Amino acid sequence: MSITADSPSMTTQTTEALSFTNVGKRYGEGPFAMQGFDLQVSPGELVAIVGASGCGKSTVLRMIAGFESHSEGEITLDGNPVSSPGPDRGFVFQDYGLFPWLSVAENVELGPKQKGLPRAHRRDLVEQHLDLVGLGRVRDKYPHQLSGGMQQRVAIARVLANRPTVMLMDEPFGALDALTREQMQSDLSQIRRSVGTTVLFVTHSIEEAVRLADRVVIMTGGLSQGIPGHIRRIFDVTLGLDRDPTSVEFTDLERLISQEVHAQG
Ligand SMILES: Nc1ncnc2c1ncn2[C@@H]1O[C@H](COP(=O)(O)OP(=O)(O)OP(=O)(O)O)[C@@H](O)[C@H]1O
Repeated sequence: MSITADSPSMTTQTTEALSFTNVGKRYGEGPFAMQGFDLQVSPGELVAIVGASGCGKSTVLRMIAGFESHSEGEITLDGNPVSSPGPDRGFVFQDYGLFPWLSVAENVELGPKQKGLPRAHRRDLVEQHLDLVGLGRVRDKYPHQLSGGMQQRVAIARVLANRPTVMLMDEPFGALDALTREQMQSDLSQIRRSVGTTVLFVTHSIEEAVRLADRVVIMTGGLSQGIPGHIRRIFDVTLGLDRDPTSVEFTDLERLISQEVHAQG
């Protein structure tokens, strides 16, 4: 385990997939909900964002998704400024966001269809990505016929079939029971090893962040505290691929992050 510099601006990456430079957001004419957000994410990296409710974690994801505009600063994806939604960003929501009237395969096919890809290519993408999440056998079922964990796997397959530059995940496993959540964490790690997608992942669970992330960003502040949400500290997680949540290294890092999350100021 090692800890990076306190100041995120000291983290230097040259070929970032995703970059936030001094980004701030005001909703309407109100005060800044978050400000001074600097973060560079390398291709293939999984960065988790943790922090108290209201510090602006979802706002960060929604701005990179293009669902919300940023009020100041710059956000780039593969070097290009972000201003509106696009297929190069895939969003995985806590409540899955599948279309209930479409079958599993049709949900996954949606993005490639919107891109105008030929039918045979679309079919390949659907099969490939349903296999990736272990759901080939339920391709003709509908979302309501699946468990929560299976629906979230379909949502991940749907995003990845679009070959996004970055997958944005907002509390993706927050609605799942503890066992399923653990299984999904392990599946996500496997999927990342297979496809190497860049991921920005918001979670309330510090344990989940330490299990999954290459780096953990701690945000603090927020409108309810009278100061804009901002990055407090960034931790590198160098625990290897197979992480044991009961190991001393794991629990030490979890405790350090928890102290930072709960620290005042
Ligand atoms: N559409 C909106 N209009 C006005 N204020 C908003 C809007 N969306 C979010 N906010 C405010 O911006 C701040 C940051 O919200 P955000 O949802 O990003 O926080 P969060 O850290 O993700 O919180 P949580 O952990 O509870 O999901 C909050 O004070 C919230 O009330």
